[in-house]
Amino acid sequence: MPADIQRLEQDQLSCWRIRHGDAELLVAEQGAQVLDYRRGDAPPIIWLSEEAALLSGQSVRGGVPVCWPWFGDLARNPQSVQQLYEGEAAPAHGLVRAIDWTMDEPEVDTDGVTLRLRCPQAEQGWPQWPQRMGLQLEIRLDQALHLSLITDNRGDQAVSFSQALHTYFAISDIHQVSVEGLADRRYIETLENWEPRQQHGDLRFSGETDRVYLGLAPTLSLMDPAWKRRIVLQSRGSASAVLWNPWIAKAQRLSHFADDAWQRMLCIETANVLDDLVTLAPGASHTLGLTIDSQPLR
Ligand SMILES: O=P(O)(O)OC[C@H]1O[C@H](O)[C@H](O)[C@@H](O)[C@@H]1O
Repeated sequence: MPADIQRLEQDQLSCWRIRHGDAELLVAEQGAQVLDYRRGDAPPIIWLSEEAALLSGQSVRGGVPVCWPWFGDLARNPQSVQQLYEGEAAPAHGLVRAIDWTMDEPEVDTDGVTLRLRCPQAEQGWPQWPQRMGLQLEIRLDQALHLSLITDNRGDQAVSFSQALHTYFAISDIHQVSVEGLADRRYIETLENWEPRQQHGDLRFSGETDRVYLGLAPTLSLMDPAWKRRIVLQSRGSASAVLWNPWIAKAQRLSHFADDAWQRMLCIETANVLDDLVTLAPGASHTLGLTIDSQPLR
């Protein structure tokens, strides 16, 4: 199947648009951030904010930001992750989502296209985070979208980190969707003092949601009956996920986010967080993988 590959500038960002079969993918080199993914005439699978600004040095609201080498607020991370940062105020979601990555020449084969983005800064380390790590995101587009965030420890001491593929999904209506695969799992309710809780049944949404689910099996499904589809998320190297919707009040405070956009998006963030953190011995490697497959609901 032929592929159409274009490099283009979108506002301040260098991007790649890949068309293969009925799929279309847009990736920014900055942050190795997937910005758009859609198939055929169906609504987008990945959500990009209508108010997104594609600016250098700023994470884009939507798509799939890469959070690394910590997720969220560093102060909420395990001690072994916190102690590696030697700076003052730590930026939310780590160090790589708004810096330049470099992209290798795309590889096309009969079934799809593979993109490889590398983060050169991670190989040198930062003054505040002086580890030497290989970090790359491999993106494979075929009948589905496959993301693999590969970290290898090139230094001479063990390194602990947390991370996430912070995927924003496009949905018909937050009141109508549900997430399967979380029933009976434990989660941390970050909105109630980070209390541990247990999920009963599938997850539905009726207010602000910001939860860290732990001890997960690899498959979650985002059920969207109004759009007659199920988005199946298959993770690799991950047993945790963050489920996030800002709802009404937080939506008004978020940057690059329309006041009513909370109704049209849901983040399911495939992660290694809290007790699911990664510790790599010198020379060791870890892959956090996610396959996103949209299937028709009959
Ligand atoms: O605004 P950002 O830094 O991109 O973070 C957006 C969101 O990311 C995660 O989902 C966190 O769990 C949320 O608490 C946070 O609001």
